[in-house]
Amino acid sequence: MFKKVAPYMGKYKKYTIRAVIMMCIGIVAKTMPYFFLYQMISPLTKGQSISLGYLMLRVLGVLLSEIIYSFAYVKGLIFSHISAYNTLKNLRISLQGKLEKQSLGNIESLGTGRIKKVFTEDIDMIELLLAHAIPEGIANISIPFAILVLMFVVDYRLALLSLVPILVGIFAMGMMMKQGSSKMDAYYESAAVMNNTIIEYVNGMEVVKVFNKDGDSYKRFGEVVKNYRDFTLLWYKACWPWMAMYSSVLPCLALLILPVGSFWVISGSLALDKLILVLCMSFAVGPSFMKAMHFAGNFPQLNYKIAELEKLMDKPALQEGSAKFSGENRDVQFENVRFAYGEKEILHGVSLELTQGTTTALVGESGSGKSTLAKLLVHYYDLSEGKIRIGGQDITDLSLEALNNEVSYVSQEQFLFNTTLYENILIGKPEAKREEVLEAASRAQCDEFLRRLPEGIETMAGDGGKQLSGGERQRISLARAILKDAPIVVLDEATAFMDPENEEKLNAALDEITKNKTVLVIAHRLSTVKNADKICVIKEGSCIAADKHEKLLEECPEYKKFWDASVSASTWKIKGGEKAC
Ligand SMILES: Nc1ncnc2c1ncn2[C@@H]1O[C@H](COP(=O)(O)OP(=O)(O)OP(=O)(O)O)[C@@H](O)[C@H]1O
Repeated sequence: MFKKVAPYMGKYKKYTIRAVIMMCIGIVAKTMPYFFLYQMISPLTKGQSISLGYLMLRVLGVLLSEIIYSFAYVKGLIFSHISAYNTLKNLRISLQGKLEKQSLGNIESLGTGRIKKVFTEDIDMIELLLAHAIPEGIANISIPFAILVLMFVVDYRLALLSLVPILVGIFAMGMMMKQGSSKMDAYYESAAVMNNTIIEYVNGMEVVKVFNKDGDSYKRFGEVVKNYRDFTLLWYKACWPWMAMYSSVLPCLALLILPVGSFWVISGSLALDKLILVLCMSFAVGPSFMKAMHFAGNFPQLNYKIAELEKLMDKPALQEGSAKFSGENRDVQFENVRFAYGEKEILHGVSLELTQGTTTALVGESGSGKSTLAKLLVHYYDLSEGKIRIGGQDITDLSLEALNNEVSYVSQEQFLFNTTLYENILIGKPEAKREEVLEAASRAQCDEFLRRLPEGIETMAGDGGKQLSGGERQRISLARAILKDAPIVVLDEATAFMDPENEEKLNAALDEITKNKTVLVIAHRLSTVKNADKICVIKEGSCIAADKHEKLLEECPEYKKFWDASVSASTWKIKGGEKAC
């Protein structure tokens, strides 16, 4: 377990070693009062008198031991926590790095709740390992073990008696771990499902409110919460009897020593002071073992959480090269592209060429695979087969940074971070000057609504950009893309939220940012489709035709059908609008 975490400790490993040393000093100091106690009682059992000075010295020893213990324990905790929290920080940063390099498919399959749980709860649990279980566990096992050896030196029979509760305690702990482990998978799975469902429920709150509480999401929420309760109780029920057993037996090492030892003293086979010494030792050993066992009881949970963490860490990363862009131009080639979400193949060998400086539109029925094809150009996923090249260079040879510099992707629902709108636009080009950001906002037609906001461009976007309307969010994300000014632009229904007036303005802005760029656009609007340099008709994951509008109208019945349907839909919309007026 420690081995798996150790690589993330870096230079803080030495703090853990210091913590162990401090904790050992602390435990030795903690056991000393029992020896002083023995030294005070032992002469009395032999009828010897003791001086006040002798007594005071032992009392002072007890006080000093307590002070040393407190100091060493606190110092040990400081060292162990420095090491633990720095390791947690390193773990979280590495995990973030790994996630960034994974395909969206991997991330989606895990679910937001599960990922959040690993980032927070699961990694937090490692604090228990590094800050407590290792330093305190080692100290609480090794020092009592040394005292046990001393007991054997004093009287092996009493030492053997004291071993009985220890062995029973270890057996009970082992059983608790075994029984607990068999229920733990179900418990953790239910916790992960509950996390995912809670996040889904909160994200879908609007729907829940509109459709009352009869919706599937609300019912599922109730079910997963109940499941979590049931699996937790099952787990605890399996553990409780064994927990009770070791908790009651372990601290009572004197359980057998006292009656049997007293009998041996009465029968003359054991000196009274030896019994007192071993009794004092047993008081020092029991609580320490108990503490060590408590940490050991958490090991199955820790193992599980580390395994969850590893599952995320070990997910295969996207195929990513380290090359900079060195293509001859910004032509894009999709060559026999096949792609599947899980087992289901969505794209069945799509080949398509986008020429530098031209606009290519993807059209096709909903679910035909247009967005998926666009996302592959930004390398959200790895292909199952085929190649995507920019200027002749395979995108998997490029570093993600190099690819990001080449391609801007504007989807229908672009995520806004809960920071200022200015910062949200700045993501497009972090080194941009303020004037550039303002200009990009202006070109994306944001001026008018920014003027209305109390703090203008410095207004907070809200959680996921919820402070803004859909159209406003979209314009901010367009400003981001304008600022980025990448030579290849992917627009996924980028103007779906626009009202007619703004749509016109925005089209002008889009024309400007797409000028001289290689553009791949997924748009249902007739104007975009009609004016595109090339239109690719996607049907059930295959490109069945790619040409100009007029040519396709003549030669591709599928396109004609699509076009006619779009025309009649827009005519219907206009008529509907007239009626409404
Ligand atoms: N993340 C995903 N996981 C699994 N299946 C997905 C995922 N995203 C899309 N799909 C499936 O892939 C198919 C193609 O989806 P895609 O979004 O590419 O279609 P589209 O042509 O862009 O549709 P639309 O025009 O409605 O946006 C659909 O059947 C969809 O259900």
